[in-house]
Amino acid sequence: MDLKEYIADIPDFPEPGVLFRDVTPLLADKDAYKEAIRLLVDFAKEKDVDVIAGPEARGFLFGCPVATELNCGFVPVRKPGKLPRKVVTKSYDLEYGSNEIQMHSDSIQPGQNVLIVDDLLATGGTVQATVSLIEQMGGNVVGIAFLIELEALKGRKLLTGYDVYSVLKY
Ligand SMILES: O=P(O)(O)OC[C@H]1O[C@H](OP(=O)(O)OP(=O)(O)O)[C@H](O)[C@@H]1O
Ligand SMILES: Nc1ncnc2[nH]cnc12
Repeated sequence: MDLKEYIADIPDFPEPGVLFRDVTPLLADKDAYKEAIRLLVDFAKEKDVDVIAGPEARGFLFGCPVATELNCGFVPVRKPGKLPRKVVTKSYDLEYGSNEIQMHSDSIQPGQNVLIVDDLLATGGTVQATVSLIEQMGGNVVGIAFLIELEALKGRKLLTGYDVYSVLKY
């Protein structure tokens, strides 16, 4: 099955010059969604994963099903002001704008093996910030998996030394 048929291309969203890769048609199709999760799980099951971390919001849509398939937990990486307890915070740049992400400061235990799952790798800023928070808490990043990689934006360059997998490359 060609999963690219389930990604909608939206020019100039959310701002002029950005070609937005919309995963909502894939999520809406039970077979395409299942196949996407199966491919992410195939990568993940080769790792000794204790917990999956996924950035808000679209990272939840792919990270949580992979976590239940792997029989491990899920830790949310959230936009500022959403988590109720003590947090660790990191700033990062996006293809459009900049932001901060937060994790609960006790969400990763020292020595835990963490797999990061997100829908899309663009500049790499979100995932680089996520790696930084996980390592600050003493976690080992054993892999990073995306549904989509936008190769022209060279996000992989920020992730040198990590095992990075993407299902679909553009
Ligand atoms: O590689 P980068 O340049 O960091 O970009 C990729 C990130 O951008 C998008 O999230 P966004 O912050 O738009 O949030 P959303 O999932 O809540 O829509 C996407 O889901 C990735 O997390
Ligand atoms: N081009 C893009 N399409 C969808 N999500 C994105 N996040 C960052 N860049 C994106």
